[in-house]
Amino acid sequence: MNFIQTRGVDNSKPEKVTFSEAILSPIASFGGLYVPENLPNLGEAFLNKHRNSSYKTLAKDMLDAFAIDIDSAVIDEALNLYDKFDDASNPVPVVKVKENLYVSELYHGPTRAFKDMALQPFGIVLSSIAQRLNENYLILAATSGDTGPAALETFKNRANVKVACLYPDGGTSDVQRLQMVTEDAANLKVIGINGVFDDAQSALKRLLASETFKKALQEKDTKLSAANSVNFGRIIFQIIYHIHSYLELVRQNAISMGEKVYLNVPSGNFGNALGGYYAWKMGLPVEKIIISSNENNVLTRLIRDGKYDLRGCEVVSTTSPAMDILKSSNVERVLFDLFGEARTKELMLSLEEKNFYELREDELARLRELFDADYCTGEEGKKYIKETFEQYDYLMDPHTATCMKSYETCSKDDIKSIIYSTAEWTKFSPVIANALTGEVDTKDIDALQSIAKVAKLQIPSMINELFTKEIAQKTVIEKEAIEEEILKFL
Ligand SMILES: N[C@@H](CCOP(=O)(O)O)C(=O)O
Repeated sequence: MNFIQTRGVDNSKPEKVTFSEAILSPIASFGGLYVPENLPNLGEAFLNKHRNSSYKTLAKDMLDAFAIDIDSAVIDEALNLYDKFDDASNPVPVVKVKENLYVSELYHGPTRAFKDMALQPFGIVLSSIAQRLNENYLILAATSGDTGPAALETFKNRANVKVACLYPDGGTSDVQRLQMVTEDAANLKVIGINGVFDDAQSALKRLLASETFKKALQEKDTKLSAANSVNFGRIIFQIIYHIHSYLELVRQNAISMGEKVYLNVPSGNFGNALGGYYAWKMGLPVEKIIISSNENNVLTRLIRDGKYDLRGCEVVSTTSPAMDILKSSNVERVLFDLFGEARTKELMLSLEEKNFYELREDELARLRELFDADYCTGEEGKKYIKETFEQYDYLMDPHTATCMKSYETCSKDDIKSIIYSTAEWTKFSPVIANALTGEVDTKDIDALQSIAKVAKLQIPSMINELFTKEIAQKTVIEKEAIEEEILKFL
């Protein structure tokens, strides 16, 4: 399958590229993104075929349907990484919370967040292409807390690859920060910036599009790619778990095959929701995709009013910091799919130049045919964490908790909901301890212990170990110095 470009073609790139070309160089013409030329239509026959398949069998068949130019043995090696998740036979448990509400737990991998679902296999795929081509790659990652640890984990000590990971200093949870700054492999560089996630992501996009930067890298015999969801190599693995979660509901006799469900997705950069959108386009029976946000509710406003409006808008720090994002990368891929390249280019340029775009009434109606949205404040989120734990004995993190509000406001009772749980409770323990016991200003290690006691849970060893590991990555810089700092590392 070939990949085409969301903003049309500016002749600096070929009109269509292969999957490996799209993942090695993820920014397309005019600063756009790559998208599949056609999506495979899997339909109910595919769902029936995989009614009782393991996650890996389903994943292999879905990837085969994309006909990507990656060796089958590499794909197998990549998918085998799911064997290291908590339960090798089911890396993504789907848990019933109450009658019509199910949680798809995407956080059972090494860094305890959903990013492992895609970044674990993506690490193998990208580094094996780099080795095959005998090329060296610098992989940029911008993170608000989950992508960074998962990117560092997947690429650490891999041949032909170095990673520069940018995070907002003070803008992540303490566990997320420790997961990054305690990484000491020689091919990894973690850079804290004085700024917010959007600054880190803007720098990443600017560098990916900069010929000067690429030239400077060339002098160091290095090419440039990215680990974020701008890279379609991430998205392809984020489609699979939506299909798996649906099939889990069928296997649990919660729904019959063909019955529609809500996919309720905590959203920041929109990669997770886009995976659901593509799964729907490929034939998954979906009633609506519900986009859940925190106080940085730019996506709620887009889906309700058709306006992407960042004028006078500053990112606010919330209890769900991984979603403290205003410029959400993957909305662009949905715009392209619904309205085509010319309109996408127009809208995205308007956002870049005026911090604003507005959909026409007919366009908004099309968007709302499949999407709905709501946002949840930190206080509301804590109330949902407490209630869900006390009433249903189910513990959720603050990002997952944002879905509880939209579950109440956007879904009908007679249709089952799948909420996607993006992170384990261990990554945000002070907020959860506060929600459950009222304790305030608790250090992460103390909060972890008090939650473990109240909820009778074990703290996983990879989280416990963080508190005694040496801090190996101490760089914190102004955002203007990012390029220089990265070049120093190479
Ligand atoms: N919420 C993310 C931000 C980056 O998102 P990505 O899906 O584009 O990698 C994070 O936690 O880092």
